[in-house]
Amino acid sequence: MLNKKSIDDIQVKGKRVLVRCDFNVPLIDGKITDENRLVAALPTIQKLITDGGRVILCSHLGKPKGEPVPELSLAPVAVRLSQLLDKEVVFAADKEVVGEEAKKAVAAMKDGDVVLLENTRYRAEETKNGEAFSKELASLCDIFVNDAFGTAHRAHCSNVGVTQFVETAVVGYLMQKEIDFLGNAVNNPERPFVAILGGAKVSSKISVIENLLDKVDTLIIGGGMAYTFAKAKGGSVGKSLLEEDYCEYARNMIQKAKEKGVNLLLPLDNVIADDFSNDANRQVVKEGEIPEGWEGLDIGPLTVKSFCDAVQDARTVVWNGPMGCFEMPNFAHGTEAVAKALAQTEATTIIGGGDSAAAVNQLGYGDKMTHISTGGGASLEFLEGKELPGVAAANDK
Ligand SMILES: Nc1ncnc2c1ncn2[C@@H]1O[C@H](COP(=O)(O)OP(=O)(O)O)[C@@H](O)[C@H]1O
Ligand SMILES: O=C(OP(=O)(O)O)[C@H](O)COP(=O)(O)O
Repeated sequence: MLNKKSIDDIQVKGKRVLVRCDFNVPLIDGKITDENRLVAALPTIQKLITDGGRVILCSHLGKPKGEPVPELSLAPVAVRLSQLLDKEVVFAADKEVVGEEAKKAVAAMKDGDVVLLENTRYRAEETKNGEAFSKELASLCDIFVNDAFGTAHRAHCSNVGVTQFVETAVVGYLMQKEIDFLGNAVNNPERPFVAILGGAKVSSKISVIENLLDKVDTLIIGGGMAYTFAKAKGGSVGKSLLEEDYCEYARNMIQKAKEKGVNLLLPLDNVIADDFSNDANRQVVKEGEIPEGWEGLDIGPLTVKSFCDAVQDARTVVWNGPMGCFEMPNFAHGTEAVAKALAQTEATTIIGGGDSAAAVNQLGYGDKMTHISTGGGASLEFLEGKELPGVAAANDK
């Protein structure tokens, strides 16, 4: 059980409550393509409304790098949240995030009202956990609630720094549920325990591998993660996603897997394209044989079979990161095949990550999974036993 105070341990009536959510949702042309993270945040928000709190929501969206990037505004999230809550969510469209417009919106709040601040990463200090912005956020509230499990592995102003300047800092229901579920599922997992890694955030996730090798029976690596391994094995990867600096690490992990008797499965073949586009020319080539000017955008048929066979008899599967660029139909087959294979197993299946959850939901397998975590990197770091800064910063029970 999580040994942190939660919203059940505090009184919020008449209080300004700043709630850090993870509304980092996939957007295409300003449209939210998966609202798993919005829906997951509702229980906490509804509880605070019912208890008469003045609910000030904040989140990041994408990586605007300290600039007010219009395409990464949280405006569409405010509209959708109003619909989901069936209640007006006032959007403080303030490029300073906590500028005059935001302060005015908060000052006008009555008990049970909801305001959403603009993308916290419009401010450069956010990702640096700077004191000034942390203090600005804290100045808006009497109580801080962290319900952003998906961002809990980050130490930023809006989930860690802010707690230095607010006496009461507790966790919300989503944070509690994720930690309790993931903790139970992997502290003593039914075996065989299989982990599947993919996606595009290679550098921030590849370091998880070492710790997972101490926990799993099989580790499957696909998606953008795999090309660093192919290169490390001396293969050619063309212009595929690659973290050259991690090739040595990848070689060490291949060796470590052998020493630990972990079954490490890497792609045998890839669907490659001559352009990052659904209409690009494409072909299937063996692993490590990607010509210059081409890039791997999905796992190939031999790999699909290898990966799906490997999950057949699993009893616990954790999956973070799509197997390919599933947003493009011509490169969605690998992700779809793995999602279908998981849906057909008897295993405890845990899907982690914004895009992984989106892929599984869009492919229609969402309700077949045991748990769809709202955190990719966060669930991986939790699974490898790391303390999540966003959780550690909350008040102990
Ligand atoms: N081979 C690949 N090349 C480039 N991008 C890829 C590849 N495979 C998957 N991706 C991209 O990975 C992204 C998701 O990665 P990530 O954010 O790590 O997943 P999650 O949000 O589930 O943690 C998707 O947008 C997908 O298009
Ligand atoms: O989407 C997220 O992480 P994930 O892709 O690992 O699930 C979180 O919202 C954190 O976002 P970040 O990786 O831009 O810090």
